[in-house]
Amino acid sequence: MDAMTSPPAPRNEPVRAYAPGSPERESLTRTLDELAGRQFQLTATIDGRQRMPGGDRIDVVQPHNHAHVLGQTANATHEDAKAAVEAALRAGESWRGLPFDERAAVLLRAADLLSGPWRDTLNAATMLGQSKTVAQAEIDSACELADFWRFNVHYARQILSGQPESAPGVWNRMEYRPLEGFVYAITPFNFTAIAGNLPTAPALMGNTVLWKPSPAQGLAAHLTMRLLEEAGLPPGVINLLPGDGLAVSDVALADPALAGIHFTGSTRTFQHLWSAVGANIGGYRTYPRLVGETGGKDFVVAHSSADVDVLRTALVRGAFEFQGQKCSAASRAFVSRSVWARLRDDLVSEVESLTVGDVTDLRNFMGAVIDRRAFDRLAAAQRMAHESPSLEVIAGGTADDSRGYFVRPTVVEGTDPTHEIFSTEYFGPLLAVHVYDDGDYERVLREIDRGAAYGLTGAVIARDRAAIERASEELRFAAGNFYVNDKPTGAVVGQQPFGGARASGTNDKAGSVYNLLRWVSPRTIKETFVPPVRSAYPHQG
Ligand SMILES: NC(=O)c1ccc[n+]([C@@H]2O[C@H](COP(=O)([O-])OP(=O)(O)OC[C@H]3O[C@@H](n4cnc5c(N)ncnc54)[C@H](O)[C@@H]3O)[C@@H](O)[C@H]2O)c1
Ligand SMILES: N[C@@H](CCC=O)C(=O)O
Repeated sequence: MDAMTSPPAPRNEPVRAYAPGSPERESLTRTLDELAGRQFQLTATIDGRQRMPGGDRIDVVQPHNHAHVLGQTANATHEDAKAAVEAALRAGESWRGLPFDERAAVLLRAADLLSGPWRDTLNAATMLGQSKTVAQAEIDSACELADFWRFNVHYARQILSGQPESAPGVWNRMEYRPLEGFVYAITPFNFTAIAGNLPTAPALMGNTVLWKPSPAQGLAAHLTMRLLEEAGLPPGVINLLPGDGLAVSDVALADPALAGIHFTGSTRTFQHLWSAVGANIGGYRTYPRLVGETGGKDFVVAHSSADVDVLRTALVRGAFEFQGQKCSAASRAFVSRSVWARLRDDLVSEVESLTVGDVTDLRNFMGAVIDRRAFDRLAAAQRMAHESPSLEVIAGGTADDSRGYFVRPTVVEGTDPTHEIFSTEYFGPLLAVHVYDDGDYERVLREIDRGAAYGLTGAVIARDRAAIERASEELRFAAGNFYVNDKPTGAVVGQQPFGGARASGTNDKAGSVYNLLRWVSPRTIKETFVPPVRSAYPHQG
C-alpha cells in the first residue's frame, strides 16, 4: 500500500495491581497452576520449525523450588547455528522487501496479544522461571515488553521520516536499509522484556536475527517466540537457539555475514564478544554494529538535607526488588552522618521484615536468586562481609538453598569506601553503605565518580537544590540514568530511555531512536531532474 499511514499512538501499558480478590489475580493464579503442571520442551526454532538442539540437555527449574523442573532445553550445536544463519539469510530477502507497515503490524499485534490474552502466560512464566514476584513480572514481561514493541514502531517511523533537504531541481532521499547480513541477539536472564526486545528491534528495521536467550529465562523466551509466531512473524526472521551460546558464537562470530550484535548481560561476556569480533575484523563483509548494555554498580547518595522516608524507601526498593538482580539495582549508598543517625535502625528493621520465599505466594516481597552459580557467588560475598574488619553486616547476611536459592536481603556498613564491596557488581540483594561526615559531600561525590568502573544508574536524595545540582554535575558521567529523589531502578520505555556508558555498555538506550538507528545503514539517493549535458563551467568563458 502506498500511503502515509497513522498507526495507534503508543502509550505505556497500564500496570495491574493483582490485589487480593481482583479478577486479574484469580486469572493469573490459574495460569501459574497450569504452567507449573506442565513439562515444556524448550526447543530451538529455526526457519519456523521447532527442534530440540543436539547438545547437552539442561533442566530449567523454578529457582524458589529447584526440585521443580519446568522443562528441558539443550545447548545449540554448530550444526544448529549454521542452519539458523542460513535460515536468517534466506528470510532476509523477503523480510526486508516487505513495506515497513507490514513489519510494524507484526509487533503492534504482538503487543496487543501480550497486553490481552498472553499477559498471564508470560507473567506466570517469568514468575516461575525467573522467580519474579507478580509486581516485578507485571512491569517486565507484560508492560515493558508491550511498551518496547509499541514505542519502537513509533520511533522507527520518526527515523524513516527523517529526510534531507532538496535544492530546486534535485530530489534527495534517504533510504533506511537494514544491515547487510544477520544480527546476533544475546539476552540476559533477568528481564523477559529485554529478551523480547533485543531480537525484535533489529527485525522491525528489516533485519533477520539469531536469538540466543539465557537458559535461565528459557521458559519465557520459548513462550515469547510462540507469541511472535501468533502475531504473524514469518519463519526465519528470528531464529531461537537455546543453551549456553558457545557453539552459536563459534559459528556466528566467524561468519562474514555477521552484521551486528545486540547484547545485554555482563560486562565480561560483552568484552569477550567484542574481542572475538576484533580478532576477526578483516573477515566480515561490513563492520558489525556492536550494541551492548552491561553491568552496573549503581549508587544512591544521600545529602544531609535528605528526607529519611524517601531515602529508606529508595534503598529498600532500589536494592532488593527482584533480589537485587537488576543492572540498575542500588548496591552502594553514601549517607551523611546526621541522616544515618535517623535512618539506620528503621532501615535495619524494614530490611529484616522483608518476606522472601516462593513467588507463587503473592504475599512475598522477594523470591530466590536465579541459580546455583548466583547463590554461591552471593553466599561467598556474605562470608567476605562477615569476615572483613572494615565491614559490619547490619541486616540479613544469611542464605539457604535447601528448597530454593534464597539469599536474605543484606545491608553492610563499610568504613573504607575503597573496599571492593563498593566497586564489585555482585548482582544480588547486597547493599553496601558508607557513612560520611556532613561536611564531606564534595569529597564523597568524587569518590562515587571514581570508585567503580561502571556508569549505569544512580540517585541523589536531597531537599537542598544546590546539593542536587552539585551531584548532577559531579556525577555527570557516572550514570546514564540519573534519578533525583527516587530509586535508581524502574525506567519506563518512552519516559526514561535506559542505558549507561563506561563499563556499563555502549549506551544506545534500548527502546529509543538511538537504539533503532544502530540497525539501519542509510543510503542517500540524489536524483537530478534535468541533468547537465556539458562538462565546461561558465568561468571558463
Ligand atoms: N545494562 C543493562 O541494560 C542490563 C540489563 C540487564 C542485565 N544487565 C547485566 O546482565 C548481567 C546479568 O545477566 P546474565 O547473568 O544473564 O549475564 P551473562 O553475561 O552471564 O549472560 C548473558 C547472555 O550471554 C550468554 N553468553 C555468555 N557467554 C556467551 C558466549 N560466549 N556466546 C554467546 N552467548 C554467551 C548467556 O548465556 C546469556 O544468554 C549483569 O551484569 C547485569 O548488570 C545489564
Ligand atoms: N531497565 C531496568 C533495568 C534493566 C536491567 O536489569 C530498570 O530501569 O530497572
